[in-house]
Amino acid sequence: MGSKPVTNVQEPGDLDRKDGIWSCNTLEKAASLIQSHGPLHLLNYVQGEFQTTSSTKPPYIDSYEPKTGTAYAKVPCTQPDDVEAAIRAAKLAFPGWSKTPCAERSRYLRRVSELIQEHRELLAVWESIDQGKTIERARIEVDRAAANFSYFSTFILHEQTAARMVDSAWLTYEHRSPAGVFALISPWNMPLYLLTWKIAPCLAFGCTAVAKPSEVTSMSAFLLSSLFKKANIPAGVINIVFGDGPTTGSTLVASSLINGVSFTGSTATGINIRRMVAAQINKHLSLELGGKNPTLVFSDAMSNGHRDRTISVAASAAFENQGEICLCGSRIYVERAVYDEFVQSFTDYVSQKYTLGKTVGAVASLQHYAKVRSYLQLATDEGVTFKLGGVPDALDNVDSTGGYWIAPTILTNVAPTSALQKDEIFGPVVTITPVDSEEEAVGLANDSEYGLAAVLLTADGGRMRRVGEQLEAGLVWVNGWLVRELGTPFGGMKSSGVGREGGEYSRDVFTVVRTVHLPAY
Ligand SMILES: NC(=O)C1=CN([C@@H]2O[C@H](COP(=O)(O)OP(=O)(O)OC[C@H]3O[C@@H](n4cnc5c(N)ncnc54)[C@H](O)[C@@H]3O)[C@@H](O)[C@H]2O)C=CC1
Ligand SMILES: O=C(O)/C=C/C=C(\O)C(=O)O
Repeated sequence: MGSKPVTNVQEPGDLDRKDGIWSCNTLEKAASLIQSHGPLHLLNYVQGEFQTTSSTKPPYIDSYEPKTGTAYAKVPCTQPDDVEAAIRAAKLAFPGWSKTPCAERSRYLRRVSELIQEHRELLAVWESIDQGKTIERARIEVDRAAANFSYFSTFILHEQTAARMVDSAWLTYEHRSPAGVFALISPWNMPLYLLTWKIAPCLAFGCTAVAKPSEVTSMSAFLLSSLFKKANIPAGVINIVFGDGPTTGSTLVASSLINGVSFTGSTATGINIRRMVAAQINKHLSLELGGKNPTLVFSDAMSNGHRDRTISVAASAAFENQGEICLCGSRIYVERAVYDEFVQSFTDYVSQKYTLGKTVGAVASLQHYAKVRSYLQLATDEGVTFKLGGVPDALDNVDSTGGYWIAPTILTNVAPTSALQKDEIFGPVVTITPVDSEEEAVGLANDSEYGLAAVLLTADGGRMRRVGEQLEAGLVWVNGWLVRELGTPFGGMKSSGVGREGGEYSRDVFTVVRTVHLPAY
């Protein structure tokens, strides 16, 4: 396979061409394009135009298709000079965009939402190719990306401000203005959804941005930039640069022209970013980081009428998107009275419902495959019981692997102190541990450096609140998982992050507030 660029990829704003990426609305067509053309070259989107990087020979990062192990795209590793040019473009666009009336900004966002919906299948196809997720999962996330834009397009039309009186002599009110230029940095597990979860509120509240998707999964951001162009978003309001963390991401974060950073990714990188901006005291910082989330199963949740839901919720929390969602429940604690029954029913259900290549995709990268595999090797070394799954083959040749496939894996007899119970594995791996009391369940659930999410499975109404309110997690679901209302605060406790996003919480991230005091005369 050669490496010549696909012609129309150099003109990605041209959505009408019949023979390029924009006509690939099935997995088969996309596979055939990759086969016939070789690696697709992505381009940055800066100042409303697609640009190659300024260096004559830009360094590229190979991007692999996880289901086949094929290097299928070349992602520019944007160098500091080009990152700074993108930041300047966003800075230049800020005065105009921040003063654009809400109704007009709302219309732009609404148009982007419509365009995402119009290209639903195509975006889902490339997201599935790029990330390894199933096409069904990709469709859900494309719909949710469209919803991010439609939600914030209407949110800004219904804003209210708080006003108070002081001794009948003074009227005070809160006045908000856009905070400036933002760095929006997203990870590789839900690429389009998580990037739009940042871009939509950022633009809605009048800020401009330079966004950087993960170098592992850049394709949907590239396609999205064409939709921004088609929606006529003014030049410079949203810029997308590609590249890695150390070169591209850190230049973006550290720039003194950047007024705020919204980041989703690992806790290690979140700590790094916090360090980088420590001296820039006014920089807004929103960090949504890792999780090692507990699922608690009580005996009453296994009674007739509840059992099926309990099993299916625990399973989707563990294995949706191959376990590559920061909210996944990867530690299950089960009341001892129903432990054997739960383990058996859960294992049967997962082995029937979660089939590799059908309902379970490939993990996102060779590097991530190696990481998840190392934990499964550790499980073997520790003498843990594999109820399902095993240690997959070691892969060392990226171009001849046939893909990064890890079967759903269920582990029992895992010590509470094991790294399997402590570390964010971020793959299709779950541990199940018996508990003897509600108190022990809560204690083990909270025995984690993370505090992002928790699932509580019970039929006891009193326990729902009693336990739910003790769990050290930013999001607690009772008898469900991943129910999302975009106005609710989203974010984690402990090492799972700083700040909350969603609705008015996103408004706090992207605006500055002043209190104005008016005399009564
Ligand atoms: N949402 C979550 O909870 C996620 C958790 N992870 C966890 O992190 C582990 C490592 O995955 P990575 O891809 O290495 O995550 P990462 O946190 O390094 O990458 C996330 C994003 O941050 C960028 N980045 C990395 N270093 C940066 C820096 N110094 N400055 C600015 N941006 C930077 C990356 O280019 C990417 O866009 C995974 O195995 C998983 O356990 C990874 C992705 C998402
Ligand atoms: O909002 C959701 O449904 C999912 C969010 C997931 C993340 O933030 C993540 O995996 O990082």
